[in-house]
Amino acid sequence: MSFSILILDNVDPLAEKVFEERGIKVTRNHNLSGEELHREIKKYDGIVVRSSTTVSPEILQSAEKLKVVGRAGVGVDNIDIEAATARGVLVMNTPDGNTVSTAEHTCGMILAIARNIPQSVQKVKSGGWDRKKYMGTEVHNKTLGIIGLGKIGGEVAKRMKKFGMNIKAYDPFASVEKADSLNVELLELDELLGVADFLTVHTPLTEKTKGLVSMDNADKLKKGVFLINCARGGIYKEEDLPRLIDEGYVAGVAVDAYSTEPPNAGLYEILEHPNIICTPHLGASTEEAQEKVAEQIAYQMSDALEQKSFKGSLNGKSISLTTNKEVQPYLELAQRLGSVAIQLAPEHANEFSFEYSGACSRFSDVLTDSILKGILSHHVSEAVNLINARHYADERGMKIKETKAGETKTFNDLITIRLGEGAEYQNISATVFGENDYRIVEIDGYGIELRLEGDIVMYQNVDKPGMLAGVSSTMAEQGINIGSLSLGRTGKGSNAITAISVDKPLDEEELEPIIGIDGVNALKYISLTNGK
Ligand SMILES: NC(=O)C1=CN([C@@H]2O[C@H](COP(=O)(O)OP(=O)(O)OC[C@H]3O[C@@H](n4cnc5c(N)ncnc54)[C@H](O)[C@@H]3O)[C@@H](O)[C@H]2O)C=CC1
Ligand SMILES: O=C(O)C(=O)COP(=O)(O)O
Repeated sequence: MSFSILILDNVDPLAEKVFEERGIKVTRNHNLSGEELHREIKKYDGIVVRSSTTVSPEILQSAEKLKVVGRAGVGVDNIDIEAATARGVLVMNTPDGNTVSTAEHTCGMILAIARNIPQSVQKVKSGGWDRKKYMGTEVHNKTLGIIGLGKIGGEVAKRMKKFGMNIKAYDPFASVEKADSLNVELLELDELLGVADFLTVHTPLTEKTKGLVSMDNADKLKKGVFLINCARGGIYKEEDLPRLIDEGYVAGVAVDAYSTEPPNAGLYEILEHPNIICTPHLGASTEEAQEKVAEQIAYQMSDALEQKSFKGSLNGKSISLTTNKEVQPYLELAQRLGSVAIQLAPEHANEFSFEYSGACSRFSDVLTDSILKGILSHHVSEAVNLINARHYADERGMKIKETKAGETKTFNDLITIRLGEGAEYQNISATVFGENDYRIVEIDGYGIELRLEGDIVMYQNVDKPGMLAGVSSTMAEQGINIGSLSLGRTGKGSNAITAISVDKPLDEEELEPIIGIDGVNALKYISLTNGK
């Protein structure tokens, strides 16, 4: 069967070469408008993009023959993976082809902002000369704070260490082994903000990383810090950057990625600030990185079209499983339980055991993928799915133990996640009633019955009169409505676990008074509304 591919954006010609060698017909068109793309996409089995083309649900609607979308790069925020999955279209990326280039660009930006290089170049080129104004600062002996110690963050750490910087990082999901091997100290976010002379971000843009630094937490920053963003626009709140500088919190900002690309008029105005330096999303723009990602994506897409391998695919297995009615409820149960487990686990937890009892143990392999998907979706840049979950778990050095138990006495099926000794909650079991009623049924030997959905507050308490009244009145005072609650205890007057589902997401300020109630311990807030 012969396939046809459309290459969009400025993808290196090596991609064409590989496709043609594989007997695949290639058309290249850099600058298609949205409307033209709507018309054109119908003709192709595959498209290759970088970050400039948005592969929206509407575009996918008109893609009658499309089988695969290839991203020659890492971030797939311009591709609607859910819509692609729903249409049975495979999405693949090249996770490490541009890591080194982006790390090098980041290091360049750190040095450029420390020494005012872009501003002083501009001055001299326009016929000026001012050595006093462009006095800089050494990076040697300064602290570099890295938020997101993944592939790029790790490479930046190695390089800036050689410049004599002390490297510290915040990444709740990085293993201590990885940090140790890079000679990087892991800190809490606020601790890092308080010590970093230079702060660089290397995370995806998620609900948790959006606006990670803004006027709201400016007083937590070490005065005169330099901010660098070569990841995604919006991790530092763009609108606040000029004020952060003008009020003395921040000395300068270096930016490569923007919330809107190219920037809109408001954003261009912000970038005019003399202490902000900027490049037009150039992190991955080197010959080497572009050759690597073009070649990798062309091989991967050719293999996928020929059904040989699905390396780099972000949604493949889930497509085939969406049609299997028997596995479906367990997959959802496993994913939700994984999401709960990671929210109950201590930071840097890296060892988990999964136990399957009853009928669901037949599907333990794919259920482990699904639990991992629930766990990893909170932390990983690329979209995690059933195909790539284990790959990411391995990459992060996660230790997974999987056991199958026989029948259970009380439930037809049971999935238990064990978080191990150090955790405040160690064993969490869940089952599915009917087709889609997912429930936690036991925590640490306490019988609990709680729907796995929405927003949940869980705590341990002394079993004495008035505890629940104290918590519910504190919630009521803050306008927090209780949807349902479940109390688990082993006997009268013993310790108890209380799980309360509330009608809206809660923030730290709302949780604080509940944590302060005498007798409430180990309070955890679990949200299954995002990234479940
Ligand atoms: N400027 C450019 O041209 C390029 C930008 N990028 C962007 O750089 C970013 C990082 O890419 P990689 O290092 O390849 O990804 P990665 O997945 O290897 O690393 C991301 C790291 O962020 C951590 N993380 C996730 N949520 C976090 C949070 N809330 N707080 C702290 N850490 C958190 C993860 O645990 C992980 O270690 C991505 O957003 C990617 O799209 C990537 C390539 C080129
Ligand atoms: O790979 C990524 O995530 C990037 O941000 C690089 O984007 P680009 O391919 O240069 O448009």
